[in-house]
Amino acid sequence: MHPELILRPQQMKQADGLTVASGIPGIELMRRAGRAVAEAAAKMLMKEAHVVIAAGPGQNGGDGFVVAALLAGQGYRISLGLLGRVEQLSGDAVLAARDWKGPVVPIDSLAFDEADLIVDALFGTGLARDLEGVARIAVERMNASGKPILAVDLSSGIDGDTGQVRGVAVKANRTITFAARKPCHLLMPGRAYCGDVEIADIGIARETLEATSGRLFANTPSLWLDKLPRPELSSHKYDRGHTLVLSGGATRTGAARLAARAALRTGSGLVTVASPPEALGVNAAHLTAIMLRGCDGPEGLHHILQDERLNSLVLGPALGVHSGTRAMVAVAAHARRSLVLDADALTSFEGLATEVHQAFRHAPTVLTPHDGEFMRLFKGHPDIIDPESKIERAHRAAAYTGAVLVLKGPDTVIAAPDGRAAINANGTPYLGTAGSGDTLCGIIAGLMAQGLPAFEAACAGVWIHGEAGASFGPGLIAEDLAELIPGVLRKLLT
Ligand SMILES: NC(=O)C1=CN([C@@H]2O[C@H](COP(=O)(O)OP(=O)(O)OC[C@H]3O[C@@H](n4cnc5c(N)ncnc54)[C@H](O)[C@@H]3O)[C@@H](O)[C@H]2O)[C@@H](O)CC1
Ligand SMILES: [K+]
Repeated sequence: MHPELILRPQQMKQADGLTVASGIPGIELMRRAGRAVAEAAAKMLMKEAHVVIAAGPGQNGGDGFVVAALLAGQGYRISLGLLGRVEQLSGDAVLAARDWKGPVVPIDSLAFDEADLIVDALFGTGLARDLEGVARIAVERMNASGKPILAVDLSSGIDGDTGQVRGVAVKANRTITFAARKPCHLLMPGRAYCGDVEIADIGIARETLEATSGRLFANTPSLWLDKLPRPELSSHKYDRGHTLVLSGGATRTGAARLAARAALRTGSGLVTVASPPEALGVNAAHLTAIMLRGCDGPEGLHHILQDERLNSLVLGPALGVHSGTRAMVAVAAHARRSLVLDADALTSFEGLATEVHQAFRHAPTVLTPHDGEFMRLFKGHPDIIDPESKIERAHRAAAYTGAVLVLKGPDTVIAAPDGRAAINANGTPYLGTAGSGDTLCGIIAGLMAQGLPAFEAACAGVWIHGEAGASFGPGLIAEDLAELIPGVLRKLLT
């Protein structure tokens, strides 16, 4: 099973170029692209329906002309409006425009409210600036019409690389993209603007896509399923790792137990909560299968980690924002175990990112900040926090720290220091609930305890967490999540 490749706009352009160089003419690729869109449109339409096509000045507009000619040939009523003039078209769009025998009207004279379907072929991967003037008005009129919209390649106005809105963007119901999804189909808000996305094969070879993709993937099970632990008949709990979760003080113990239970449900053979002495009582009152040990600060942690069998750690949830937490992180990093750092373990380094520069390169480490934690941690590092692309931000942070970055959100990005990255899209807004992140830490640590490498554990963890949340829906609380993990694992493993 191939993992699903994602191509950034520049990479797609390169893949198109290589394909043309290999002997398939550009106009042939454009005709195939247009045919795929026309087929999708026909499935959405009654006979003799009215299709209004908004064509842009570049090759995305060229695709629009192909769609117009094909649908007209099938008896649909077509109105085609162009942004700019036919004489200004260039490249393959010139050839595509010649195939269209009907009238070309200025885009501002199109009656979008009279359409049964709007085809948005204004801009694709070549969008270079914010939409203004006539283009902006056209998009606003399309959106205001309330008619179904089918986008060619991506919603016009969305930046293909970052998924950000450039001024204004088409709210498409459906998008047909070519050869591979682009980041904007998974990153927010682009994902919401593109609607349901379908990938059409236009004959660009898998090898060409692999050679140009820069190892960016959609986070689907094909990326990590073969590495997911499957216990052997002869294996016992000691073969399945031992996760240690650090607990906060007496009134802040729940987060650690959520993480611990998730690690156990994910298959970690043993799980121990390491608790400050004053919180031992409250932790003991709530733990059964999970073990408990006293742990007094960084020295206590150092002492516990003399036991080599503790191979995976979770540090951060409810530990407190202070130098003691930083010292614990230093002890954990020094111990070279698999490590998941979240919440207070990250925020304790606010403005002190230089202290974690390359700190995690010696052992599998996963950092799981949401945007706020990310900004705090890398405050004063514009090279890391400023790029518009979430993928780029995660990449740079991973390269800087030597850890795998899980930059959380509705479009979580997972990036490894070696350049691999994945975008997750199976989450649900219901996961935005207290303790949800603690559970995610536990799942990732539980997978690393069983031997999954950090990047695969982070990707699998994020996906399993998303799937568990989506399977429950409304009313989800963090306590439910660990109990939903077995159902997700069962589907993956059987
Ligand atoms: N061989 C290829 O490269 C193929 C390309 N295809 C299509 O080609 C598209 C990419 O084509 P292009 O690179 O020409 O890019 P686009 O068609 O997305 O847009 C570029 C054009 O829009 C103008 N433009 C950019 N931003 C603007 C703004 N804010 N306001 C007004 N004008 C703006 C540019 O000056 C240029 O004329 C893809 O999205 C896809 O639809 C497909 O036909 C498949 C094959
Ligand atoms: K488009």
